[in-house]
Amino acid sequence: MSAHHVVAGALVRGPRVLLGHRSPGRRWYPGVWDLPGGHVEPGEDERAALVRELREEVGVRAPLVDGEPALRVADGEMALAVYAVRAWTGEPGNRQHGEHDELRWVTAAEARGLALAHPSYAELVERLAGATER
Ligand SMILES: Nc1nc2c([nH]c(=O)n2[C@H]2C[C@H](O)[C@@H](COP(=O)(O)OP(=O)(O)OP(=O)(O)O)O2)c(=O)[nH]1
Repeated sequence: MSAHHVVAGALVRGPRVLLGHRSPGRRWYPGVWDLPGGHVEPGEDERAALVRELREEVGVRAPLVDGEPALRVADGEMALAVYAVRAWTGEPGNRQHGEHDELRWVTAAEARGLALAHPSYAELVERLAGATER
């Protein structure tokens, strides 16, 4: 079990995915663009944690996401799972300004120009949303 079990969601809308800019005051990775998400609590199901984080951070209700993660990253002490989210209710908006100071819908090309929390996120946006860019 990793010390940090983290889950994040890639909300896909047409050719874009929703990224958040981590607020400058944050202890870890301030100022980079990440995906809404956070730590899985002890005993909590990974997908249930994702649904909770999406509600808390961006105010959407996602049906229990199923299927395999679109991306898993094991990085030292951290294990991160990213799920594609293509259906939700409510309009995504920034509900926790301490976490993100900006939310932005980005294409793969736009993601490539940003400081990302993980280098593979540009490829992830391309894979999940890029097909409709053409
Ligand atoms: N939320 C999130 N965290 C990420 C991503 N990529 C990545 O390396 N991380 C890392 C940064 C943090 O060290 C760790 C936990 O995320 P976090 O900073 O959002 O969690 P947190 O403890 O502030 O808050 P909580 O939401 O778990 O309560 O995961 C990502 O795309 N989204």
